[in-house]
Amino acid sequence: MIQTIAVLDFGSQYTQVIARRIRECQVYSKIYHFATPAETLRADGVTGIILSGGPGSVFAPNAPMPDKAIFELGVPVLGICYGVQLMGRILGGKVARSKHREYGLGTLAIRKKSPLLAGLPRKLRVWNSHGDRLIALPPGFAAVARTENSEFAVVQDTKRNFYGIQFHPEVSHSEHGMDIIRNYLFGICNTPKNWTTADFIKQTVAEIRAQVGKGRVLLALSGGVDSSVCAALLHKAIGKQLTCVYVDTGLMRKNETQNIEKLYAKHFKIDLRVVDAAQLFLKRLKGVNDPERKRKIIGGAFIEVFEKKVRELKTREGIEYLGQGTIYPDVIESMAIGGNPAAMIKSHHNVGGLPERMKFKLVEPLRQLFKDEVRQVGTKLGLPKEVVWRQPFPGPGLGVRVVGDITKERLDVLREADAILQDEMMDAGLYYKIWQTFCVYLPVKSVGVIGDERNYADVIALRLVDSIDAMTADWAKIPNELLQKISNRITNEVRGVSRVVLDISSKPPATIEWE
Ligand SMILES: Nc1ncnc2c1ncn2[C@@H]1O[C@H](COP(=O)(O)OP(=O)(O)OP(=O)(O)O)[C@@H](O)[C@H]1O
Ligand SMILES: O=c1[nH]c(=O)c2[nH+]cn([C@@H]3O[C@H](COP(=O)(O)O)[C@@H](O)[C@H]3O)c2[nH]1
Ligand SMILES: NC(=O)CC[C@H](N)C(=O)O
Ligand SMILES: [Mg+2]
Repeated sequence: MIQTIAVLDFGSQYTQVIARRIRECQVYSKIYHFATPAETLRADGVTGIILSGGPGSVFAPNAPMPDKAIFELGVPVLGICYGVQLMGRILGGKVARSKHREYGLGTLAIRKKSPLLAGLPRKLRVWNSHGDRLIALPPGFAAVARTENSEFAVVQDTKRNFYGIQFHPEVSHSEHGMDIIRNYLFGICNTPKNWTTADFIKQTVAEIRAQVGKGRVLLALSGGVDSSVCAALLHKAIGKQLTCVYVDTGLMRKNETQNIEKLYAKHFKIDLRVVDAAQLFLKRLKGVNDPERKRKIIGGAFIEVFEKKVRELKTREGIEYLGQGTIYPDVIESMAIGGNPAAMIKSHHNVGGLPERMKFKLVEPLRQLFKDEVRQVGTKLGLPKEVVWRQPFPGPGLGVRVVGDITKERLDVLREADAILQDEMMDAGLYYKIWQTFCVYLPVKSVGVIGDERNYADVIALRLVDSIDAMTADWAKIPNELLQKISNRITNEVRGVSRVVLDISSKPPATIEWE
């Protein structure tokens, strides 16, 4: 049995972030449903419990509640935001709606010694997101630190080892947030370091084997980071039971399909089938301008291609599992905000939608990980740098990078321009340092002059962005000489371009892709 930190999930948008912070400390953790019986946690070898935040209000009639017996297990409990409000209320304190909601950065003033805050400066900038707050502490508790709006920003009962934090130590904007989590894990729970990338691989391989047995898995492989790491993991687990399908949508970059075939032949002994579906995709997209419609059509065409491939393979080989390189941000991004589809910004397409229609069982070993963690796993599995550190490339590909009508001619122009950009980024040693660098085709005619001749043609925009998780981004600053060289090469070498412009918008308010 492996010693585990349990994170009880009350629905916070940061529950997964808490889990990853614990993994960063090389400690094993597991996310549990908020109402998991205390007995289950005991049986699982839980040595510390964290109660996550959540959108609910502790005094709402159907507020999510934990099994109260978790406070009698004798293991330390840390409540974060909704978690501390819950703990306060259950153990005999009082919570109320506060007049001043506290959102964003605040200053934490530490007033009392606490093992949770050991080694920290007396003042910290911390990130808040709450409307309710504790107004009276339960018996046995003391206030340790306050913020502008909350007397009880950090509270503790050191006898019983119960701790509560009103702000969010798990988000990167909270100063020393990692130190607080480290203090909890090692100073309070006395957890051993028992979780590394190698452990993740070992356990995941075992889980895949247990799930799949002698079955066969079909993996949608784009050659991108996520699906490649997924392929390597699956291959390690089930070897010949894995078949990978790469779809050439006609919306891929220059030489992408050939490069991926070559790369895979060289580095992997994986059964890879390439499907050329360019005709189908381009036919469906003909005359379509609206970005969301493009995305829907591309998603639909993916499903069609897979269904066909599965029918072909199934009769002979009996595929029953679908593998996907889904990672955690995919899960979040494709969720409509607050369950309201109108609040969705754009529909990110993965092969999603497939499983339901195709009655497949899903294998998604990377579902809980963030991109940088996926890259660590890939590195540990021995994948080459050009796979692990590739820039992300969206499923809809150049389809969302040609603004307006998508035609073969426009795609070809974009492919040439984009190849020049990537070439120059590689040459300058910047390709792996910047989150994404790509070209966008703008169907805007402008006048140029080449060899004394009028050149009335379209525009290419350069989109270069720095980001950590694609949720927010800023335009990347690269040397002017390099910009000049890229611009020069594109206007000189690519027919059908009269002008190159630079996109200097951050996200928000812009998004990374143009459509
Ligand atoms: N052309 C394609 N052929 C087959 N599967 C694809 C294709 N494009 C996308 N997919 C599937 O959709 C999933 C999501 O795509 P996404 O671009 O987010 O991930 P990725 O391509 O694996 O990695 P990266 O984020 O580095 O591009 C992939 O993991 C893969 O399973
Ligand atoms: O797999 C994907 N399917 C999609 O439909 C999709 N749309 C955008 N992206 C990528 O997601 C990140 C954020 O992009 P946006 O700021 O444009 O929403 C950026 O990294 C984008 O490249 C996608 N990835
Ligand atoms: N982030 C949270 O956990 C918020 C808790 C609770 N919903 C509040 O508004 O106070
Ligand atoms: Mg991709």
